Amino acid sequence: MVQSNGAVSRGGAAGTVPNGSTIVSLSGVGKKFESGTVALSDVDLCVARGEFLSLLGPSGCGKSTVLRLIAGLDRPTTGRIAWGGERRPRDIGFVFQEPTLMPWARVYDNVWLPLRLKGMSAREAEPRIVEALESVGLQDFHRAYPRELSGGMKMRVSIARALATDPTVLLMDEPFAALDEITRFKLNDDLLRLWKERGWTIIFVTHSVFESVYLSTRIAVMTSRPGRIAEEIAIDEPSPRSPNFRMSAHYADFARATSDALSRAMGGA
Ligand SMILES: Nc1ncnc2c1ncn2[C@@H]1O[C@H](COP(=O)(O)OP(=O)(O)OP(=O)(O)O)[C@@H](O)[C@H]1O
Repeated sequence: MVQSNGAVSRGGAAGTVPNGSTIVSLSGVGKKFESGTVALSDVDLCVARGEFLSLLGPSGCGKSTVLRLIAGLDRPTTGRIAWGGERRPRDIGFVFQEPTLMPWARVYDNVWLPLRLKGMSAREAEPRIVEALESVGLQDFHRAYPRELSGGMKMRVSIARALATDPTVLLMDEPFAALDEITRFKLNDDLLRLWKERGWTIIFVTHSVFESVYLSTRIAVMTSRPGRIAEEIAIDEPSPRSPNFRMSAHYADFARATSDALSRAMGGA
C-alpha cells in the first residue's frame, strides 16, 4: 500500500525487497528461549544490499534478538535465515549499545582487536586502523585510554573498530541511545556519510521514531513481544540527508506515519 507521503506499508505476508538484490532474508523466524519466553514469532524480513534498514519497536519486542540471530550469535527455534551469497558473510560488523572497549588498552589497540583476532599483526593492520580512526575523527586520540574519552568519543572508537574490518553488513544495536542529543545528531550524520562512502548494508535497532526516519531507507516496525514485522515504511528521501531534513514538513510526515504504524503494531488505535 502506498500512502500519500510516499510511505509503503505491508501486511503480514513474506518480506518484500524494495530494490536491489537480497543480502539476507528471514522467513517465519521464531525464537523461544529456554526460560520459556517466546521473543519472536513468524518474523519475515528481507534486506537488500546497500540498504539502511531500521528495526523499530517497543522495549522487549525482540529487536536485539533479531540482530543476534542475523549475526549468528544465536539460532532461531523455527524458520530460516538465508543469505544472498548462500553463506553468512564472515565480515559482519556488530556495534553494541555500550561501546564495550577494553579499558586497559589504548584506542589504537581497541581498534586493532578484531584484526588481531583474524591474525593480523599491528604493522599489517596499521593502515586500516589509521583510516578507521580518521573516518571517525579520532586520529589524534590513538594513544588515549577509554577513560580519557567522552561517551560520544568512546562510541566513535566502537564504530571505528567495526569499520576497520570493512564489513559488508553492519549490525547496530541502539548504538546512540545513551548519548546526549547533540552528540547523537552528529554521529547520525557521520554514520550516514560512512554508509554512503563504504556501501555498507546497515541493520540498525532503535526505539526512536525520529532517529529511524532520519537515518533509514526503510523502517521495519515490530509488534510487542512476541515480535514480528507488522509494517514496513520506505523513507524515500534522497541522500545525502542534511540537518535541514529534520526541520522539513516531509520529515514530519514520515515521523507521523511511522509513529502511527508503531501505535498500530503495539495494539493501539
Ligand atoms: N538469553 C535470553 N534468555 C531468556 N530471555 C531472553 C534472552 N534474551 C532476551 N530475552 C527476552 O526476549 C525478549 C526480547 O528481548 P530483546 O532484547 O531481543 O528485546 P529488545 O526489543 O531488543 O528490547 P530493548 O529495546 O529493551 O533492548 C525479552 O522479553 C527478553 O527478556
